[in-house]
Amino acid sequence: MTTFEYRLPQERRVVTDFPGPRSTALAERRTAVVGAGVASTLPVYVADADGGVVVDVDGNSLIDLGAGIAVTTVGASNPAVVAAVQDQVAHFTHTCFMIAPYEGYIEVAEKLAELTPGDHAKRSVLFNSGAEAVENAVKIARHATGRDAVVVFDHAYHGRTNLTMALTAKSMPYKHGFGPFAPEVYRAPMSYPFREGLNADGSPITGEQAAARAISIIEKQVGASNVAAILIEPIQGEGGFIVPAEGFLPALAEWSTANGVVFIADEVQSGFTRTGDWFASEHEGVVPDLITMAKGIAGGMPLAAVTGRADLIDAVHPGGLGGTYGGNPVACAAALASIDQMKTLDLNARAREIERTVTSRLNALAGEVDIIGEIRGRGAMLAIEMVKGDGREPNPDATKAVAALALAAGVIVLTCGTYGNVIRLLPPLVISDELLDEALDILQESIRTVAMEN
Ligand SMILES: Cc1ncc(COP(=O)(O)O)c(CNCCCC(=O)O)c1O
Repeated sequence: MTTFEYRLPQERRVVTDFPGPRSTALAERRTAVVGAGVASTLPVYVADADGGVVVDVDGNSLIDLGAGIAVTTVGASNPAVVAAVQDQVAHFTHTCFMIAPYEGYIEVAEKLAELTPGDHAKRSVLFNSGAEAVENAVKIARHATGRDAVVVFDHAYHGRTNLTMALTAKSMPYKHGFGPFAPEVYRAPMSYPFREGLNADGSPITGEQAAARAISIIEKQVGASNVAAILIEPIQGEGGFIVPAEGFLPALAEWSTANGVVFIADEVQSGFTRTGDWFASEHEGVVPDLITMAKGIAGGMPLAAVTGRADLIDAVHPGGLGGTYGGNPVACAAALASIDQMKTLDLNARAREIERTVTSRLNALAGEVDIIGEIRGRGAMLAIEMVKGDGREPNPDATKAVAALALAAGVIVLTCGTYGNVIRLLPPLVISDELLDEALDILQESIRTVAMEN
């Protein structure tokens, strides 16, 4: 039993319709001044957040199973993070590390060298968003190898900039209408066990077989000597919380090393205790050449990073990497406090506790209803793939309906997936056991209700 301290009451409290009157008024103001292209999942506007709850402007207290898309791992107002931010911001908000550097940036880089997989010499460069980190990891790989091609995978998500859109798989809403996209990006098949076929003897396609399939395509259609980097999420996020079969990632990493290809793990969503390890790559002992990070790194403050082999990163000429805000001092202070909280609270162990609680309850539910195709994921990065018909056909309507019922009952549930049919669970790791259990009660009832209507 894990206990945490909270500032707000950790309770589900529904006092108005969704949206309530104040949220409705804010929505009207928003329409007049905010671009319609920025969509929001929730119809409510936030007034406060702490631990496992988000409180809206009408006084509703919602249980948060989204953590702002895997960001507020330590909570949205963790007192240690708040104190660190207040102290730093009172000294200086910004000097630009490329102009007037400061210790906080170095301290974050020291932590990343310590925490990321591998005991080799490492370097880090800090940025502001996951997409910016991915862009720069590709820059570093291309610069170090002198090659152009980047290999990514089906169902991948890497960002919304021009290059990261090219790297991302799903067209709508991320890419549609925004082309032309950056060249020299090639897509290989992913290991997606739930949707893989079977071998002729009926046995499942192994991770090694899936890797051999991808490698064959890379070698035939791109040419190993033309590939600067393989870029992959160890657990795919927006594409549907796809956990590749054991052996897939190690085989790709080994091939990359054998062919002078930079192996980049995009851990923006899976990093920083989210999956029960500091980084998801650790699960199979994979040591990436470069790792991209963001989201959970800094308790909600915008910070991202590329960490990896010193020989690759230091090959870039001085001034070749940077940006005005990269490694902002306030964000660095938040990151140091957030990482310290992850250690102090042993959030890797907490993530594994959450996995045990959630998967035991959802696997039992899967036996009751016919709209759950698979429960998967690791730590507190868990997913329910929703199906219909033959038990494989994606069921996006049921997915939306479950999330809507959960919200109406005061529980924030996010969805994802290439087919829009995946419910994902990303609670803050500081959520209490009681609140998590209550959220799971609501989620289970929502799924049962939708199953009866299907
Ligand atoms: C693996 C992985 N790499 C890169 C990114 C991009 O990170 P940014 O900080 O959103 O740029 C993500 C961001 N995922 C959430 C995107 C939400 C949305 O924009 O609709 C990711 O998950």
